Amino acid sequence: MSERFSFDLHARDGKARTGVIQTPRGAVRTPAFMPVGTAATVKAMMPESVRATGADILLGNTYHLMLRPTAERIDRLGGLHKFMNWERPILTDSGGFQVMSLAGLRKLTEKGVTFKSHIDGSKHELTPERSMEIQRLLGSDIVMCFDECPALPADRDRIAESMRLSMRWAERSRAAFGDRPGHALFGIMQGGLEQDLREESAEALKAIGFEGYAVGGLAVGEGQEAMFDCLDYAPGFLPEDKPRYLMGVGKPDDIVGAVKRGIDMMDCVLPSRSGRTGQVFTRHGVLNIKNARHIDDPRPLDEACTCPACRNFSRAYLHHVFRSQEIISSMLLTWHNLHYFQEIMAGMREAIAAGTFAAWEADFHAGRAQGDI
Ligand SMILES: CNc1nc2cc3nc(NC)[nH]c3cc2c(=O)[nH]1
Repeated sequence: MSERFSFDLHARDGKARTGVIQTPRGAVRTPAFMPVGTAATVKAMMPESVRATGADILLGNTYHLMLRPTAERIDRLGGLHKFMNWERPILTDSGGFQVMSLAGLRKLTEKGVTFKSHIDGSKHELTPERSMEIQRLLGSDIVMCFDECPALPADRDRIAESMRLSMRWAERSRAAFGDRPGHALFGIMQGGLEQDLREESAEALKAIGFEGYAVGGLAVGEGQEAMFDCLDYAPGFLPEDKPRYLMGVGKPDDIVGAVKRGIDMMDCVLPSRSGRTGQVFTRHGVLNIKNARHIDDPRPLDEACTCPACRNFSRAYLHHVFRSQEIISSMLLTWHNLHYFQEIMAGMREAIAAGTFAAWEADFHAGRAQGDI
């Protein structure tokens, strides 16, 4: 265990990179996928099960935890790691994105955002300073700047104005974060789909200086093609020697395309949330277990998968427990999806290290082209 936060790049293959982020709570192998643990739990998963899927780090949500049970209560109980029994690294988001998508009655000013809780309607305020305090109370290892993520489509002036606000908030986040060895503060690049605004944002963030840099403002409805067009240039504006984190991504082919374009970290609710709705990701594509065609199928979800769902249960059984709304359905499908997402990450780390990423990517896409899985 290191006492400091550091990022070591081990290999590159084209723009793709593989390396390790060292933190006092453990190492994070990159490219890394972060399961989302919104309310201090990765839904339907025990912490040791999350680890068993291959996750080195998980994500916590400031918005949810500040409302319930509150950051102060988690701090009094020893911090988020102890509270949720996950002693490895945790990255917490800064709350702004979820305020804009979940809270009621929001007011945005230069100072920050005031809003009403979606839980009980109580009034709250988030500012860069308050977000840093909340994330410190939670004890997270990687803290995100407080930013504003504009909803797309938005006109260029709105995007520019929002990005420049986020850069002023990044300055305030840095100042409020203070000197915390072993902890990292990541800046968040904004600028929509405008290349010059993305470059202006990156320059502003580099002038402030962060331990890592996120590409924000994407996966907000722009579609994969527009996202990839932006990722063809945006990561390159960021420092080569620091982790690059693409927020909120994504489907398996989004993840592969992002790593191919120089992204090192990602998070997404997709594998866990879709597991609860019966959607299963496999190397041959996606299936939904609630479909009647699975009712008598004795095969596992994926013959080649080593997760508990695939080792011990048939599609027929998984169809049955999903239809019966049994709790084990969410447990098994979430575990399988998270396991598969981590398999993709492990495969890419190995391929980049071996210089065979192009072949790995071709095989990844070929495997998914099959029809009825
Ligand atoms: C915490 N700040 C912050 N979070 C985000 C979360 C996202 N989640 C998605 N798609 C699911 N896009 C995102 C963008 C941002 C973003 O620009 N900023």
